[in-house]
Amino acid sequence: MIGLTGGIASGKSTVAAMFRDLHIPVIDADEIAHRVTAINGEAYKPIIETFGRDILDANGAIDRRKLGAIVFDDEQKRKQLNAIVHPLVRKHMLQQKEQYAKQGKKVVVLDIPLLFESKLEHLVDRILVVYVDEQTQLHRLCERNGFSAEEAWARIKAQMPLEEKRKKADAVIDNNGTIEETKRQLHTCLMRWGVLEK
Ligand SMILES: CC(C)(COP(=O)(O)OP(=O)(O)OC[C@H]1O[C@@H](n2cnc3c(N)ncnc32)[C@H](O)[C@@H]1O)[C@@H](O)C(=O)NCCC(=O)NCCS
Ligand SMILES: Nc1ncnc2c1ncn2[C@@H]1O[C@H](COP(=O)(O)OP(=O)(O)OP(=O)(O)O)[C@@H](O)[C@H]1O
Repeated sequence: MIGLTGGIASGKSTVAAMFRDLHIPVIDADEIAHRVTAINGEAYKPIIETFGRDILDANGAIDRRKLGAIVFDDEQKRKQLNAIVHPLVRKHMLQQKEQYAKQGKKVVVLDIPLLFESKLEHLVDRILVVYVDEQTQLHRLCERNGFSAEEAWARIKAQMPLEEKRKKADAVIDNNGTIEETKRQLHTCLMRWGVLEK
């Protein structure tokens, strides 16, 4: 199990796509979190019970921007949301892991932004951190999500600093450069780990 982590908008999904191109399966914690918070998802009702119906959009779905504005501005509220969503994410991640094991997959990637924050290091054998400097992170996050600098900072500050995460990694991919440079670093790392042949 390779734990793929980093900060918000540091490039985890970009690297996850490179793993998929190599036919290495990826379990995506964000995708599971989106699924369980959708209408009829397991976390939908508990979230409304905790945060009220004001966080819903006209279709009755959770308005992610509204809920984001609440939880990234208030650590207590974020902890309440985490307490609802994270156990469900963990359950589904482990189920997917079991399925891949049954299929005989030798290498599986767990793409999980909060691997260190949630103390889930024990779930994986190697940890790969996708690193960018804060200015690049801020810029890419604002561009991708249409956030103001203030909205982007609130999200970056809700996570362990990337400088700390890179120190805890078994390998670091510096994603400040081009996608091609990132791909080269990934392939070098996977050859070193014996996942790819030279
Ligand atoms: C607050 C929500 C609705 C905002 O939705 P939004 O579409 O804007 O963001 P999305 O879910 O796509 O997450 C984007 C990134 O934000 C960061 N992030 C999300 N939740 C958190 C959190 N609780 N703490 C710190 N960072 C977080 C992650 O880096 C993630 O990759 C949503 O992030 C959420 O439900 N969060 C709680 C679940 C969670 O922790 N998910 C991430 C890891 S499983
Ligand atoms: N090397 C790169 N050069 C230019 N843009 C990049 C590079 N890597 C990623 N990006 C862009 O930066 C943004 C963030 O990348 P990505 O979505 O892969 O990050 P992420 O870590 O998965 O984010 P999140 O934590 O929010 O899920 C995306 O818009 C992506 O296209």
